[in-house]
Amino acid sequence: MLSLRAPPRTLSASPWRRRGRLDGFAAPRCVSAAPPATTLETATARSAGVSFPILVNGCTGKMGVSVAEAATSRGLHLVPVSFSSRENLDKTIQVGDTDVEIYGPSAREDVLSSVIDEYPDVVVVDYTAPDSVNSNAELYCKLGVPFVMGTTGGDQQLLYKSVQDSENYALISPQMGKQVVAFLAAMETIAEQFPGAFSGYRLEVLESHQAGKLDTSGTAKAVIACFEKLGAVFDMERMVKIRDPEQQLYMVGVPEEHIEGHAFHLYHLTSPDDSVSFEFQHNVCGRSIYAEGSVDAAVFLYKKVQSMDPKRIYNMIDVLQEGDMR
Ligand SMILES: NC(=O)c1ccc[n+]([C@@H]2O[C@H](COP(=O)([O-])OP(=O)(O)OC[C@H]3O[C@@H](n4cnc5c(N)ncnc54)[C@H](O)[C@@H]3O)[C@@H](O)[C@H]2O)c1
Ligand SMILES: O=C(O)C1=N[C@H](C(=O)O)CCC1
Repeated sequence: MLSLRAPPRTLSASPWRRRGRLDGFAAPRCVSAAPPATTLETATARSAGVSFPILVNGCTGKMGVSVAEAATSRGLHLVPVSFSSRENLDKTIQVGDTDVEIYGPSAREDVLSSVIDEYPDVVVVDYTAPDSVNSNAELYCKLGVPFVMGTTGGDQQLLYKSVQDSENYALISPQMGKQVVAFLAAMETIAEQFPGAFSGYRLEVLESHQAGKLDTSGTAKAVIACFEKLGAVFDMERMVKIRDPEQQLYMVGVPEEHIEGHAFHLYHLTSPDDSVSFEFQHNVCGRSIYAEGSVDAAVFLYKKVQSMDPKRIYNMIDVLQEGDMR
């Protein structure tokens, strides 16, 4: 059996270790690719009168490409521009029939300003990197372009402050998958209604993502905040983060074809006297649920901007509550 490089005390006390292989992490029957959008779906997006320009920032990355593809399948107009953290990339990325031109950091303000002149109702969707969250948000706010921030990490407090101060429109969420958003909404509801119900319970958390993921799961952080409101005790330092493909394959049980793109989460709660335990899991293979959710988010935000809704800052629970997720 593979041993984890995670803090040993957490694991020796945990059900994951006792089971050997993480059979709690029952892998879903994963599909390899996003289902093709049907003609009906495309027609629905158009007939609902929600065709607008969308700029996906981070088209050099995996989520960026998936969102750009989902947006075009849903009948949105993909702006043929995206950005990179690197200068002189001199690159175009093909998404369907569109050649998306990639610009470096020094050009981004001028290029984005020109895009806004050409497409005044453009919505930006950001899937870049944790250390770009705040600088990108600052730019969107400075230019007054509404944005969906799918990128996790960065300074979240500062992110909200930038949007509030600029009175820009933004939708910010570490999780775009409809069913996981519903789970998060349920967690927020019970935390609000029954604060302290899990008082003194010990919480253990394991998250496994593709090796390239730079930050700790933003979704896990949001779920943990709810367990903490419920009274559970958790030390962030003890989060078990798995990025090693071999461990993912043999211990977590991630299907081989999804080692490059998965998000498995397990939360285990134990009562102070060890007599009661709870376990919650959400295991996602691939990226299609996030890509579809991101397009839902962009459509939702576009409609809020058009109606000059006074709220201005939203999350995915707002989208779900308004029945706007597919
Ligand atoms: N909200 C969600 O549901 C959700 C789902 C999946 C991933 N994510 C988050 O999205 C982010 C991206 O994930 P990914 O799997 O696509 O990563 P990735 O590494 O495949 O892609 C990120 C891309 O952004 C580029 N980049 C970095 N800084 C940039 C900048 N300043 N401007 C433009 N491009 C820049 C990188 O070069 C890279 O090509 C991560 O933070 C991840 O946690 C969120
Ligand atoms: O693949 C990623 O990276 C993911 N990031 C989000 C997070 O940090 O919670 C959502 C799940 C996938």
